[in-house]
Amino acid sequence: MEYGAVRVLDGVDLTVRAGEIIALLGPNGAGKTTTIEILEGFRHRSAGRVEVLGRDPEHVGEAWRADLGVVLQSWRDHGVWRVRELLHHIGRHYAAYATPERPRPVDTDVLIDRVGLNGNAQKRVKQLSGGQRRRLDVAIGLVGRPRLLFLDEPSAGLDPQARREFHDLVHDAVDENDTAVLLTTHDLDEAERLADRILVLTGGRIVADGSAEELVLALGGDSEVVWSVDGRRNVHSTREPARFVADLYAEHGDAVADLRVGRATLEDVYMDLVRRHEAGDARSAADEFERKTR
Ligand SMILES: Nc1ncnc2c1ncn2[C@@H]1O[C@H](COP(=O)(O)OP(=O)(O)OP(=O)(O)O)[C@@H](O)[C@H]1O
Repeated sequence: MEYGAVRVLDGVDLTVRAGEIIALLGPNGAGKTTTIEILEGFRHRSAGRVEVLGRDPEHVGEAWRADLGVVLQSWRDHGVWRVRELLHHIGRHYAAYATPERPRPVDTDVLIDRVGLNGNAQKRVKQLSGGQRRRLDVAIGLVGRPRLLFLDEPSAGLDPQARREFHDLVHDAVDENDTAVLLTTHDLDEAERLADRILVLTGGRIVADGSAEELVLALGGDSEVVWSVDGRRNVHSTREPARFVADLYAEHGDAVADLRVGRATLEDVYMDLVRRHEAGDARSAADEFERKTR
């Protein structure tokens, strides 16, 4: 993908399966929104092959679009509509695409309840707080019971409780409808909790692809084991902390005290990948990841 002479995406290669939750991470300007917009059919790509639900998003019709749920980063339309009225109105559009396996739309009141907008159903959209607005956005994304849900920074502005409820909501949608979810986020904790797979986009390509656990294991380096015996503190770095600790206990038994095993976090791994990209070393980071996970 190029904007004028600037190449933003260069060799992004990704496959998403039904029922999978994928988090797309990357620094500001990495091309996450651009990627999502291309997949949604909202943006012409400069080159490359894209297939979404079996179709090229540049050549699709309303039936294809009805299978998609979309939560954009921000939009300001519909301010004068009331919450319930707007959801009901948007939902009606999906009725024509209902099937026995996929009844459409989701009942307006059920949805309002599930996104926690009960007390605000009669409010006008422009009267909602930022977080309430975001809940409405998520409801709009779900009202058509999508097969594929795109969420661009969905939980930005949500309070911790709403964020947790939102995670449950996404998991429920996936469990009930086998919905595939592609979300962007800057919240690594959210990515770790929510996603089956995390993709790190930087330097125009995906430099890491795996579960949080796999990323940390492949790129996180050694774990650090700290313990003391007879009041003497020890530190040891190891790839296999569980085995090391087992050996430690086999040797010292109850004399082992103050044991702590520290491991790189997803944030450490992510920051390291991005730092390497900024130092012009993204390709080596990606190659290292591929080598270690092959
Ligand atoms: N319509 C456009 N015309 C020209 N350049 C654009 C356009 N849209 C985005 N860009 C540029 O493309 C790059 C990728 O932008 P994009 O919005 O996809 O990034 P992002 O990863 O979603 O960022 P953020 O985390 O800040 O939301 C940025 O350098 C941006 O300035």
